[in-house]
Amino acid sequence: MAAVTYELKKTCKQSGARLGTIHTPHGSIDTPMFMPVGTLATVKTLSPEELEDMNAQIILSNTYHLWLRPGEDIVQEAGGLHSFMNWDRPILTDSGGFQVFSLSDFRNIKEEGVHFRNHISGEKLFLSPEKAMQIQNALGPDIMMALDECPPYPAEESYMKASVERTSRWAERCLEAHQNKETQGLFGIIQGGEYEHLRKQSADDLISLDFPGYAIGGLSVGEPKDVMNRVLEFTTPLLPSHKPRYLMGVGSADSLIDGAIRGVDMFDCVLPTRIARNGACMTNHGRLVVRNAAYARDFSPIDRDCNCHVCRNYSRAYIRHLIKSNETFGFRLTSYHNLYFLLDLMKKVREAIMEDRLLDFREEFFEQYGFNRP
Ligand SMILES: CN(C)CCSCc1cc(N)cc2c(=O)[nH]c(N)nc12
Repeated sequence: MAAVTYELKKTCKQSGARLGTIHTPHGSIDTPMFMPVGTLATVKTLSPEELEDMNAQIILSNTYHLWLRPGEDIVQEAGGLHSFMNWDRPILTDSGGFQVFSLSDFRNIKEEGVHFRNHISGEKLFLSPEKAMQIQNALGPDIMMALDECPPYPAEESYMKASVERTSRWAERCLEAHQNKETQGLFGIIQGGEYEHLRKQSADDLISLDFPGYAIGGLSVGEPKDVMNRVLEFTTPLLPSHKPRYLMGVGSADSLIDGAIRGVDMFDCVLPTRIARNGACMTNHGRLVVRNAAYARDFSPIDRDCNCHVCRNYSRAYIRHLIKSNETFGFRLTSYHNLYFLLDLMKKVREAIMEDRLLDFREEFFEQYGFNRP
């Protein structure tokens, strides 16, 4: 019995969107859905109980960071990530490749793997497909990601082709190194940049390896949104409709809706908690920078159309005061609200797909949020 399976429930008549359920050893997940990011085994400033209260179905953590600190051996001795962080719902871990390319100031990519420098201690390290699988097997997430190279944007076509072919060979080595097939599912990651024929080559290579799910990598790396949407338009149809599709690193409200319309089922991004720590909030009427002086005497909620615990109990003036005073509780309130906002948005997206009106929902939301404003 495969550890991770997908049940396609409905395809939207208005678009490429679909409703489904991903079944994992730690529970089922209704899609399309957003995954809060808990890089160091915590979704920054929030407790597992608060994440459950806001109906977070699954959270994401990170192989690279946990390998360096505290070390996958300590997490394994704790009984795995679920026990270590007291989260009993599904967990997905990224493979670490992206962080090596984005965090390490020295890296040398070879066929056998990536040589790089630990961004904390400076010591030289080596990450291979086999090592990435050994770490993820020790951490124990329900869904693991194959080790890939996420090339910088833009990248020469010749470089991208060689990178795609190496990522496909690495994916095969990850499959061969996969130990706990009954308790952990392994997803492949499609690369290829904005080159349609390379996306097809990457998809064909990985589909032939029959992963239980597929991620679209190499996006949300600085490209314009119309480039991301164009790449999605020709990439998601290449992927099997009976398996989940995960768009990595994407989390603004407009991108989530546009990704769902193009057939994406899973999203993750640090955006909601990262901007929260800068005192910025996502609302149904656009972004609100609550630390601004304009809100010093504004006793209304962050978002009058939000039903979250924060919007029902705290004012902009109070939250602004906490943020300006660098009070941790202020960051907790903005983080809670932003994650609730995106999780609630995905619930509205699922409802709109059920009613075959996702494109209408997009127009209404974009108008209210101000995305259409020139
Ligand atoms: C914020 N993080 C916790 C998420 C991890 S980084 C996720 C992530 C983001 C983006 N944009 C692209 C890629 C990609 O192409 N490959 C991999 N492995 N991860 C990626």
